[in-house]
Amino acid sequence: ACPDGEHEHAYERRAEPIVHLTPPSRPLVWGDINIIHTTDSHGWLLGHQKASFPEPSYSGDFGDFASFVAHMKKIAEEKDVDLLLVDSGDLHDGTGLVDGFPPGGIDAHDANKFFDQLPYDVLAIGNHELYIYANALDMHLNFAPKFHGRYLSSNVNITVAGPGGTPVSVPVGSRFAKFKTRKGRKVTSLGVLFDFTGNDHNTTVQKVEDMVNEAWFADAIKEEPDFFLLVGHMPVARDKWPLVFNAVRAVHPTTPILIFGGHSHIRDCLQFDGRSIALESGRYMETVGFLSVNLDHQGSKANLTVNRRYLDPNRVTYEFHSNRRDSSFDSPQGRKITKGLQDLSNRFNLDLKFGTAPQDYTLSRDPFPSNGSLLSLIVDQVLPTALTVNNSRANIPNIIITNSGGLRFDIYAGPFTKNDQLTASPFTDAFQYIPNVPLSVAKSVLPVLNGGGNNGRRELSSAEERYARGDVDERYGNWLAEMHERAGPERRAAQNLTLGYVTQDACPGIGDDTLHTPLPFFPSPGFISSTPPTGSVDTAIDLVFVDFIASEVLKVLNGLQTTKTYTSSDVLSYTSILLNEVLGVFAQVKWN
Ligand SMILES: Nc1ccn([C@@H]2O[C@H](COP(=O)(O)O)[C@@H](O)[C@H]2O)c(=O)n1
Repeated sequence: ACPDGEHEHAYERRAEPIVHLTPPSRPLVWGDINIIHTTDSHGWLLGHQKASFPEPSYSGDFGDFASFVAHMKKIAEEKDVDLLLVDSGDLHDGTGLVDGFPPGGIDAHDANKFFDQLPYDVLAIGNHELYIYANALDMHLNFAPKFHGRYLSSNVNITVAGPGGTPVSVPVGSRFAKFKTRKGRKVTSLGVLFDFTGNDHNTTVQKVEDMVNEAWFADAIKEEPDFFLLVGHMPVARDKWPLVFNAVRAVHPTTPILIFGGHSHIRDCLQFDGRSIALESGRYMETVGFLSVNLDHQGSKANLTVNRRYLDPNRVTYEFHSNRRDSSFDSPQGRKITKGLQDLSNRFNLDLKFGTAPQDYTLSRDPFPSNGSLLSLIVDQVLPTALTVNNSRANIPNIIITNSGGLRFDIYAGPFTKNDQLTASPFTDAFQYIPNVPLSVAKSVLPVLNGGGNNGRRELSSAEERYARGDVDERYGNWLAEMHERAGPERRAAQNLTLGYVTQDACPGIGDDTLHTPLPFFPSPGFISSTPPTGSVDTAIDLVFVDFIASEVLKVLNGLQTTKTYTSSDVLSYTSILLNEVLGVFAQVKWN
């Protein structure tokens, strides 16, 4: 195995990798009902392509995944059991395949076409489908119809022009689906989104507690199926699945309920009762979930036999579980998808090189602040360089603030391409500023945003508000921290395992399919800023920030002082360079 942190530049992705990948620890346990689960894929359909671990463990692309699903379908037929495929949303925002479209295009429109080439049984909408109206509309008009009623948005509507141009609010996809499996089992399915509040105008997210009181909901769950398949973009723990679960249980005390969640980017599993199971399968195509259940007779009160597994999506995993060799693994459809993805990457010019990154920069494997921290690189070097290019305000002292959640993935040493830029920073967030803010006030904004400062009021941006706007960094970070602490430096050194996720969840047995040693973890604040300039307390400076956090910045400013009431009319555009461009600009200047 490649030692932790060591680079193996000879790594080749398509054939049997030169880097040795640890095979799965044991065969899958099949049941009567088997379900393969993807969630929070965020455009990672080309697989992870870097040579340092853990990346090679996630190197399978969507074509490889399609071949795997095809072989698993065949095995299911041979075993005469059901195999379903489900997805819990967040197809947008995260790689060049979705965000690297040329001007005039729509985010994820082209990459999403690969989803309908796989036999998905049910898909649910995610919050990232809703930040921009045009993306939600594309899902409504072009994506949902491909799935013939199985793209579910139980509590999410979009407003479109109805008859005569009158605006009407309609589900983005369908509210629920009822269908039969290959073996003739009756399924009732929902697709639920957590109580998201960061959605664009003309989209609506109904609170989960209101959804379960709708007449359509009561009608949809009335008839008893063989099992309920609840798919949704909502973490399986510490969110509102119990409301949906209890509403179904109130009508059907013993019917099996299978839940597939997402959003918090973690591997997780729990059981609300002995005849149900809830699985969450990570993020970024770093995990493919597998769940099997043995069904008993209607009305049985016995605990169900359930098995769950978190697979590392790579060809070694896929070949192991589908009993194939490298030479017999690729299906024609799989090859076609891989080729289509590479063509799309070429069309979007994703290999365009901006420079050469001198070292790795990580989001949580290095302390913040530090030389290896991507967040430090951004605030100390990237933003001060990129935002002042051709900017008439370059000579005016400033403080630049951004939310850490705008940065999404590590940078690895070596060629830094358009795709790397968009994986690290996918959002088209604009930079704005408020001029003439007294230095003493501007300096206090960051600590208050991070919940540490005392502005004489309740914390302005509570953890709940941030969570409702989609922020799950804290949950994902806590998960990484917990596995990091559990391992400890000695145990990590003693194990000759590659870096990866080491999951401890609330379901029976071990969930991880391949054994790893946990990634090091260092926490970081929710908001970060450039180093404040020196000067007297009343030095007038530019307070620069990304538009995604503008309303929070205004609230904080107004809590910090009473001399002026700041409103959106004080907020001006700072530069035409967007957040998803700053790394490319910086790399061209400094990494060439
Ligand atoms: N324009 C945007 C949109 C989102 N963010 C960040 O993403 C977080 C939500 O992403 P999940 O995958 O966790 O749903 C959100 O809280 C922001 O941190 C952004 O920065 N700009």
